[in-house]
Amino acid sequence: MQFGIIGSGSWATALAKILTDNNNHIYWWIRNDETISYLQQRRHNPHYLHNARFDNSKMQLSSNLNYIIEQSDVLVVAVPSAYIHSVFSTLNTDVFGQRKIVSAIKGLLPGTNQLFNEYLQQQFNTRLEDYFAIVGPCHAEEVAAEKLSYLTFSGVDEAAAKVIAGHFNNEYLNTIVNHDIMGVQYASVLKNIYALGAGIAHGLEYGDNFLSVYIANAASEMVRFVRKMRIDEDGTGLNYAASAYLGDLLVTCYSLYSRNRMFGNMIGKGYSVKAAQLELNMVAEGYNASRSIYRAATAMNIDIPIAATIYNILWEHVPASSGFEHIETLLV
Ligand SMILES: NC(=O)C1=CN([C@@H]2O[C@H](COP(=O)(O)OP(=O)(O)OC[C@H]3O[C@@H](n4cnc5c(N)ncnc54)[C@H](O)[C@@H]3O)[C@@H](O)[C@H]2O)C=CC1
Ligand SMILES: O=C(CO)COP(=O)(O)O
Repeated sequence: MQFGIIGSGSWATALAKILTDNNNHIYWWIRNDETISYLQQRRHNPHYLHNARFDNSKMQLSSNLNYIIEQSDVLVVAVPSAYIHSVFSTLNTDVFGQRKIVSAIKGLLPGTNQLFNEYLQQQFNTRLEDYFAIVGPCHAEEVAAEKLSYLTFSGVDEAAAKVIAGHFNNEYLNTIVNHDIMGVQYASVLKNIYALGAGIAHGLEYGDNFLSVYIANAASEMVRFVRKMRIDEDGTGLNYAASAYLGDLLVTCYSLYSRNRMFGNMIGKGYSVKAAQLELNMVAEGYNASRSIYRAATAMNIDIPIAATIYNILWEHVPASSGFEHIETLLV
């Protein structure tokens, strides 16, 4: 099975490390030729995860996306959702053929509010059976440090998900398989919004007691939304306390590595959205997601008052303190 990786941010770099540590040869699409030369000469990404070292014999790097796709049976896409359209829009509609596509994206495409599989189906006529998502509580920095982590590989074709997951499994990475492809992706999008809110609460100097109540309520709201967005069964048999759902919400709300939490913390401390974006200099998917999810929930009449309040703080100029005074009244 020949893997291609698309993207060169922190998550793409961590996934490239896992695959090459496991002796897979990878074809890796990196946008910038200077980054490619640096990685080839110095054997680490100049911008992210400096401690992740790479063996040149296990990878071929190129800024030619068509070439990387042609060489690969399985494409792992780890580009932030805001850049998906600019990266993929020039490709021919039949470029993916029957290749398997694994999304590592935890966001919705801004503008269309689509999950990546919906975008691929619309633009490239790909099949849901060939699509998988990597989800679960996993910060790239901890993968680079080889701290034990758990990733869930989700796909309607569970057998194929298992085969792909097998290439990632190793002594610091345990893999789990799941078939709830829409549910896990929406949970991954929502947890970023709630983590951004947890950061706001922290910036406003709420304490751990409040935070635990906030996260417990956010978890219920997340599950309510995910259940409504299902396309197949009602999800009754699914374990929403599993790591792909609750686990990822917890790590993103609590971890000091979380960019969403960092972004929210700055908002809580009084930074404007622009200032927080400049200061962070990395992607906090929860910002755009708050608007996309707010719109989707409004259109579908789904009540998600915590996420809606975070949207109001970020996009509608509601002061963070009044937004959280409102959230206080919602919690049980
Ligand atoms: N970092 C992490 O620990 C994890 C990230 N994810 C998800 O992975 C996805 C990728 O995020 P990260 O790697 O963390 O992002 P990052 O903030 O580490 O890197 C940003 C990436 O975007 C690229 N970029 C910047 N401007 C661009 C443009 N105009 N066109 C195309 N690319 C551009 C940069 O070159 C860089 O590769 C996100 O959806 C994120 O939610 C999922 C799990 C863990
Ligand atoms: O998805 C993640 C952890 O599972 C990464 O979260 P952040 O984007 O907030 O850093």
